[in-house]
Amino acid sequence: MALMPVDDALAAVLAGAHGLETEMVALEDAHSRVLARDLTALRTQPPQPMSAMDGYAVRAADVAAPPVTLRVIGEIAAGRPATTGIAAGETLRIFTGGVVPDGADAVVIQEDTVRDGDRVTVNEAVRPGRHIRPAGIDFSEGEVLLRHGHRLSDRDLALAAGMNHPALPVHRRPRLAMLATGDELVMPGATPAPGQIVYSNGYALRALARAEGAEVIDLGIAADTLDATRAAIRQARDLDVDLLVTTGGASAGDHDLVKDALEAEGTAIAFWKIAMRPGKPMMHGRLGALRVIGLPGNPVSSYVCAVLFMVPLIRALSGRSQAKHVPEPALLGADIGANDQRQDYLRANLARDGEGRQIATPVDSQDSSLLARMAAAEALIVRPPFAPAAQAGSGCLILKLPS
Ligand SMILES: Nc1nc2c(c(=O)[nH]1)N[C@H]1C(S)=C(S)[C@@H](COP(=O)(O)OP(=O)(O)OC[C@H]3O[C@@H](n4cnc5c(N)ncnc54)[C@H](O)[C@@H]3O)O[C@H]1N2
Ligand code: MOO
Repeated sequence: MALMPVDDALAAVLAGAHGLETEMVALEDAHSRVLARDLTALRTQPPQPMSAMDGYAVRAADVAAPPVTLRVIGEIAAGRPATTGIAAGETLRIFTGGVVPDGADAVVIQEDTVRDGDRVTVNEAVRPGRHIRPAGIDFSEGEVLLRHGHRLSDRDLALAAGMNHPALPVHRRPRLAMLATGDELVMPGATPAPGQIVYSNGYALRALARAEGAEVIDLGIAADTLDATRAAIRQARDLDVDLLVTTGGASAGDHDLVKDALEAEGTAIAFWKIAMRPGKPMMHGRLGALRVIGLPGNPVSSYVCAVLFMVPLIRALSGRSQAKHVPEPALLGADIGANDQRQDYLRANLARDGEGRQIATPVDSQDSSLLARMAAAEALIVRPPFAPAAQAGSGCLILKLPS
């Protein structure tokens, strides 16, 4: 099979991937969930004109030539509107959040007044509208303020509450099973025998998937046999998850069994091998309704492929309107050589130059096994196939990595 261009591979991974079923969740539990419908304000905010300050509700015309003494005819606290309005020469004591009474068109702050019993002397003029928040200045009933496909931020929850929604319609979280392969892997904390290494990939991948909103089930490490790999794939299928992500066993060696095992279980492989570095041996397919992403085993390759393919797929299944990454412009911090036929994703550090422009400098080694360089990197510089050599200071595109 020929190497597939990255964009074609992403299109294959995202084909038919849409937001999963809609469920209602309490507002308290809706952070980071994705709205399944447009959200309309159920009320107008503020519902009536309200005072922005503690002071006196006045007719601006009455206090145009201060000092002016007015008669205080009552008091308005937040939540307790006045039963009467004010006439010429009158005022109502008002507090922040109090409903502005009929007849008043401004609020004088208390610092500009002197109170004496039921009289108050106003020492500063105010223009009409001063310190009054008009009804609907925030939003009006019927207004769509949050859109379908939007991932809810902390501020969005406050807005939805203000719109008077106690619960929100969101897409179900994608369910993802993760399977590692490799007889050489031992768990962190164990003492590796000669030739063994510590399992690391899954920790980054599961955290990444969860941060994007997936529910993750860890299927552990399958032994490097066809039977064990097939059994683990069946387990994922029977768990009724939306997505199976495997790591390792993706390339061409005698112990790389993932593709054979997937096919033996009936998976239709959409592609195997992409024109990218790192991550060439990545594969993708479908086992019935189950989507499968087969990541390479090298830690950097698995992570970069997960960022580029697993993340957009989780976003699409979560119903997010923006599933694909949008690269940002930056300037190169070092000279880089010409690229070959594989789209390159160089691990890079970010800095700002004196004019505030973003500078991306590749880390000193791009080997796809290097965990320390990957952890230190803040972005990927995207180098298209056959890009010519480029000098420090020239433009490039980057994808920021999660912090
Ligand atoms: N003849 C060829 N050899 C290789 C090719 C090729 O095209 N032809 N591709 C190379 C590329 S590129 C990559 S990337 C790797 C991918 O290999 P696999 O997906 O088969 O992965 P493994 O062989 O299982 O492991 C590679 C490497 O990564 C370590 N590993 C695996 N899983 C984990 C884990 N969960 N945590 C930490 N480290 C892990 C594993 O021990 C190996 O060192 O293939 C090249 N070879
Ligand atoms: O693609 Mo592999 O990821 O070059 O090491």
